Amino acid sequence: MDEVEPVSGRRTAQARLSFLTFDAFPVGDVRRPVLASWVRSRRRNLPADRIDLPYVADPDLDQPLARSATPVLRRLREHLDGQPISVILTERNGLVLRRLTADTQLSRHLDQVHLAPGFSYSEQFAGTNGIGTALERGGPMHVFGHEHYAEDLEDLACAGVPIKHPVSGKIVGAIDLTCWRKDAGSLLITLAKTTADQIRAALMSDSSARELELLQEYLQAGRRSSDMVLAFADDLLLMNATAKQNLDGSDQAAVLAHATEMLAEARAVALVELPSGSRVRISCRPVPEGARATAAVLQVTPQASGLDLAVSAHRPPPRPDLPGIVGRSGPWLACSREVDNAYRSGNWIVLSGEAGSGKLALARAAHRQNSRTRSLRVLDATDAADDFADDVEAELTDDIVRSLVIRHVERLGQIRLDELIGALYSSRERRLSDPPWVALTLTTGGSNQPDLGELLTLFPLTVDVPPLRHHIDDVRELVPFFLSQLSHGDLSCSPEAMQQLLRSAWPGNTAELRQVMKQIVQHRRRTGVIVLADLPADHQATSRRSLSQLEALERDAIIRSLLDNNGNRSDAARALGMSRATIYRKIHDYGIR
Ligand SMILES: Nc1ncnc2c1ncn2[C@@H]1O[C@H](COP(=O)(O)OP(=O)(O)OP(=O)(O)O)[C@@H](O)[C@H]1O
Repeated sequence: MDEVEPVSGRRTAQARLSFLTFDAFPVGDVRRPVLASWVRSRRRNLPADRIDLPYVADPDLDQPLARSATPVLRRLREHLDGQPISVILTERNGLVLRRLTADTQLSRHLDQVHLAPGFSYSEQFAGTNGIGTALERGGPMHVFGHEHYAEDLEDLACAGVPIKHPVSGKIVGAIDLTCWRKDAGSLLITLAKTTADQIRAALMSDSSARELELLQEYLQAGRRSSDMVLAFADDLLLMNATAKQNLDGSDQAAVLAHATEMLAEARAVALVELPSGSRVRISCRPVPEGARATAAVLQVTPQASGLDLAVSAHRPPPRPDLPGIVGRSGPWLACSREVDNAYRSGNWIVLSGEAGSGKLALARAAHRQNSRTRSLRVLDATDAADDFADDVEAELTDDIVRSLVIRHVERLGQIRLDELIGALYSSRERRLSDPPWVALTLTTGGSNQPDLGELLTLFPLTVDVPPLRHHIDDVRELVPFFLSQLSHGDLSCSPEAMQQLLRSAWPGNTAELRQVMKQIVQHRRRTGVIVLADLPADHQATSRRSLSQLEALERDAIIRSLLDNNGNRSDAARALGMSRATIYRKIHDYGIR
């Protein structure tokens, strides 16, 4: 939709005026994403006749995005060679980090409208604009002349594209190209997209190098000491077996919270008491040394007597956070807390993850935890009929409904998706005083991944539900939980069978585990102890050892890189910063086919 050529400037100018004075205007005179953004800007009570933006004096340029993007931006400016186009890099909150302009007249104008380093062009401050609106929608956006909400921007055209981190997939910033309205053309957005891709590639190679350094430091620290050793970066957490055995989810979270503070304050050592009651000494070494690092290697040493930790291993397990949900591993607890917090604060969310990973189960549990008297409804977008949006609206305007889950939104075609957006907007307006909670589930990994850009403007938070192999320890709790559901508590699992279940990769996730338990109960054994021979053949066959969390992450990174590089092993190895020999060995070790 954002690719569509803008309607004539005169008609858009007239429509904007009518919109601001609450008069009617022909709907076709404004592109839909622009209109949606005007509505948001008006709801935020932004002034249309002036620009009033927050300012920070020294935006942080010593951060991965700015470092990786700078050479790309310089090259682009050289290519633009004196043309009146400005290249702008922002953080994910719209704060302008860099602006490169070769034209003095344009530069002067951008200073006047504060499109300069230190100012935030987030939509919540600047109204409809290429940077803020692209970030708000999570996709490319160009905004021409009178489509801007603030009249000071009417002489400009901006093409903004969010930059997604190549590993985490999260938006880390935006690139924007701005020129005079009269010079604008559709190539602007193409160039912005190419630049965003180049920055992404630069982030990838820089972050592979950084992560490799972290991994080396972590392995060295582990070799030197028998203590608990952890390493963390933005989206990465590594820990040795001692840390895994001795720190439960809450203690891990506490250690990481302390370490983040220590990094920020450049403190090397801290003595802290963990939620379990254990007292530990944390020593924190930033990687790379000395810089304003966001990654570090931690060594955690028990204080007082070693008994503290032995005792903590036997204390009662922490209460599961949500009813009907089991699993106490760090990634699972963090995710279920995020869902629960979103419910409590009324934020609509997208639950994104592989098939069967527990997205619906989490949404149901958050509802059960927080609403005892009112209903939860679940609609499935699979084979949505013509009246799907009507069904959504009917549920949302029914007072008894407190929560609605719409499953499998990835299966909606563009038309149904547009109708759904309309239904969500209109029902939200109609229940302003008592808004229901809405969660979408998005199953990743299939071939059909639609552009949900505009839908996501209604859902400020996306929670990534981890695949089971990333919280494999939870199998120990899930198995007895499913067995008690399915066999009424008369069946348990032998240690050998459990070891085997812990070794499986579970491509179908928790749903597959439940299905395997169901098969056993129905066809093998209703009471007694499950032994190896009771497991289905494909879960008996593997002779591989169980993978640690780090190994599972590494295996997934290799698979992703192979897919991204059409199966070419040399390219996949290069993208990961590995040698060819290493990737061949790992492909063999992990049994990747
Ligand atoms: N942590 C958990 N504790 C207990 N049961 C779980 C847990 N996670 C998932 N389940 C169960 O596993 C099964 C699959 O979960 P669910 O239906 O929520 O997956 P999903 O991610 O929504 O799947 P899909 O992507 O196929 O829609 C369900 O029976 C659910 O109750």
